[in-house]
Amino acid sequence: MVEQLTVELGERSYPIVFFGGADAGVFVLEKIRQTGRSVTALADSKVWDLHFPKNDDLLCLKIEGGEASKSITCFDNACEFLATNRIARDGGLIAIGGGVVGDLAGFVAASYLRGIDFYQVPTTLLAMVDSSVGGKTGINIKAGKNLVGAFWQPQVVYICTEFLKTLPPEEFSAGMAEVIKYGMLYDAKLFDQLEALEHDLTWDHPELSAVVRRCCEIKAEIVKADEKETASSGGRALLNLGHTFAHAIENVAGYGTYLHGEAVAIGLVLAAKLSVRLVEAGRSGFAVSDEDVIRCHALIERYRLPTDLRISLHRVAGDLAAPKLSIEALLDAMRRDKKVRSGKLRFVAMEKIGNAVTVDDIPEGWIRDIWSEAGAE
Ligand SMILES: NC(=O)c1ccc[n+]([C@@H]2O[C@H](COP(=O)([O-])OP(=O)(O)OC[C@H]3O[C@@H](n4cnc5c(N)ncnc54)[C@H](O)[C@@H]3O)[C@@H](O)[C@H]2O)c1
Ligand SMILES: O=C(O)C(=O)C[C@@H](O)[C@H](O)[C@H](O)COP(=O)(O)O
Ligand SMILES: [Zn+2]
Repeated sequence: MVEQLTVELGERSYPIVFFGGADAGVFVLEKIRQTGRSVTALADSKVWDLHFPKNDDLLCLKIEGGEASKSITCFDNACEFLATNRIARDGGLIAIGGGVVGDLAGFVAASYLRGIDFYQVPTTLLAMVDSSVGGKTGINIKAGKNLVGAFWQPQVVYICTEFLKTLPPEEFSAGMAEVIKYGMLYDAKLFDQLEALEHDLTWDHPELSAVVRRCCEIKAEIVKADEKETASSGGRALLNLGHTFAHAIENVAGYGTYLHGEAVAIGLVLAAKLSVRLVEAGRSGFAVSDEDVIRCHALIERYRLPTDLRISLHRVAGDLAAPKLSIEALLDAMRRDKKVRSGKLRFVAMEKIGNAVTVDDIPEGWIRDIWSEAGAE
């Protein structure tokens, strides 16, 4: 079974190919080789060992999954690897793994020889529904998440949910945070559908493929309208719902302390609370109720994701407490967010479930209160 969806971006348009069946690794390499191009891979080492044939002679640099690999050191190693192996401008780079390898490989592809073609083969739920689509690539620096990178669209995205069979449950949950995000910011029907499921989504749930596809459709629609996030309001920045909070958490707690999806889960709850404050302040258009916040909270909790900073991470066994984060440090990290304009923080808030907007004029006191309620000190 092979289905396709196009990300419409003029001459940078590309297909997202959805395919099923076992041996996803073999299928995808075969498909890319059929293009006749010489290809090299940057692959998550775990995924390579689990899903790709041992005897394949594809030139491949293996990278550890996890946030620490979205670094200047890994970027440097990957560029040296391509140069040492004399990869030329007509060579293609395949990113095989989760969002970490995808973001890193995409940035390497955008930079090496001033740009070579690349292919996305996402193997986490998060990468399938979000990071492999839309062309945001990059790495983290000490000062902030994703502060260095480029917009560089892939040639093709190959999605097979069969890869998810081996994904640890906490990583599946992390991907669900971005799935829930789409419901909250764009698609109330998707949100209702997720709430109404009798059984939680898992890699082999009969509705998973349709949900993944719907998320890709939403992302493709938003990216088509505002590829490089330059709209003066709304636009691609809406995909950042919860992320002004999430990126600050990731940066201040230390990259990898919270999974990106876990930080997004907390960020979504905080963004919902911010939306209620806008209603209470009488801002026109805002109609989110306490009941809506409870619904978002419940859906996030259902996937065993954290909803505030005090809640121990579900992947941490035992009773290791969540780290204490300082409000000043969090605010400082927020001030380096890429959405800042003329020194002012820009947030994404919900007018109602399924409809988000950008807001620029949020009193700092509100954000301090929200951090404090979430357990920051
Ligand atoms: N570019 C974008 O638009 C965009 C969107 C969302 C998130 N992101 C970025 O994505 C990153 C997070 O990506 P992620 O959550 O996929 O993390 P990840 O790439 O670190 O993968 C998570 C873990 O799962 C393992 N793994 C991957 N696939 C597996 C499989 N099929 N079976 C078993 N194990 C597997 C990895 O080794 C790793 O340990 C963050 O850096 C975030 O900023 C980017
Ligand atoms: O694709 C986008 O645009 C997003 O905002 C998707 C986010 O889920 C993702 O985490 C992205 O990497 C955040 O981008 P950034 O520009 O805020 O670093
Ligand atoms: Zn994200």
